Amino acid sequence: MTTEQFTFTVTKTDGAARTGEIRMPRGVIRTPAFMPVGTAATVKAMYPDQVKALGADVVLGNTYHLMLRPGAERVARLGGLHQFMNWPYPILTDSGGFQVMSLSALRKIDETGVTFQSHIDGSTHVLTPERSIEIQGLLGSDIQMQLDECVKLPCTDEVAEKAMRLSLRWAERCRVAFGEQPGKAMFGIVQGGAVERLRIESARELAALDLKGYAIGGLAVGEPQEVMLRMIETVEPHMPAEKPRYLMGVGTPDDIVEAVRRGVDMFDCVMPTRAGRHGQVFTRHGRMNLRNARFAEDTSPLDPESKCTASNTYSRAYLHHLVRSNEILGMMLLTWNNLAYYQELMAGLRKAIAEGRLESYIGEVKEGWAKGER
Ligand SMILES: CNc1nc2cc(C(=O)NN)ccc2[nH]1
Repeated sequence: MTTEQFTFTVTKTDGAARTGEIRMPRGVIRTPAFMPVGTAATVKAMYPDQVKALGADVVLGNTYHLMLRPGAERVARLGGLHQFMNWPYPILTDSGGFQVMSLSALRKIDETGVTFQSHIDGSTHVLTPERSIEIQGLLGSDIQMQLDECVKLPCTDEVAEKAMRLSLRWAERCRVAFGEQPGKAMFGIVQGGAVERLRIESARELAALDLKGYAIGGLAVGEPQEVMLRMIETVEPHMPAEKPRYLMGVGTPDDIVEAVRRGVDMFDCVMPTRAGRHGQVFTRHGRMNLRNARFAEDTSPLDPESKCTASNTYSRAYLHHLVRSNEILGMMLLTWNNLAYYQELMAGLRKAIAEGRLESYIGEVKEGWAKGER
């Protein structure tokens, strides 16, 4: 095992946008990358080899869910997450912090960590920076995220500042707890709400810790898109250009395109999978909700130009029927279509950047979405 087991190489740039490769023992992540969300050790309604076949190089696992059920120690006893869910490729796990704030009955947050009650059975749990890294290690995670405090927006500057500074102290504790794990990485998370000076301070303090990669957290939490984009523009110059940038929880195809333009390399979002389960589809011609009665006798496929069977074979009428009937196959086919489109978009972005024609590609995709949504 050489120490150089986790590398990131920027291969091409086009303005602030870049293509790159993260190389690690379990595989290569081509960036810009979209990570399908595999919350409870499954990308819902998908087979792992189907997810891989669409071009996903890495999936996300949620620490909060897995620590509660089946439990981190149990996953470790069963050989780790890769073996457990039959996904031998890279896995990024979040720290649990965001979901404690958004899902659990949060009991307390202090210097030590967060104390919360499980949304499943009400049992009390404590998540400290050290325990979060320990859990992610037990899961066998390849890219582990620091524990941080993610504030909801809008919030006062004071609230944002307090959470950002706590997150910086927790980043240091996570770095110590993570230690040296060749072939694995721990990413810091830039916080600071919608306050530019706080975002810059967070980015610069984290850069000094010389971590393997950096996330931009605390966005897509209710703020308008232009605020999110302004925060990305604010922090980007203060984030090491030679390290991956990961925008957490983002987003729609338009969010992703605008963030790639501004130098973001990695994304995760429940949008394509969750929306698919609720009848909403993403295509090159924009979004459609298959519950809508206008599709009841529409014999055309979702997208004949797509290579994905779910998109080019089944009629909208049939998909409408499945969705209205709440049939499992409806969730499967629409999830499949959505992830296929997201991965096709990422591949198109990577190709356009590599060929120095990102701006014209963005113009093309936006025109396609606009046409379809008329
Ligand atoms: C859907 N929006 C959204 N924002 C997120 C922010 C974080 C974060 O800051 N974690 N530390 C995680 C997941 C998110 N999902």
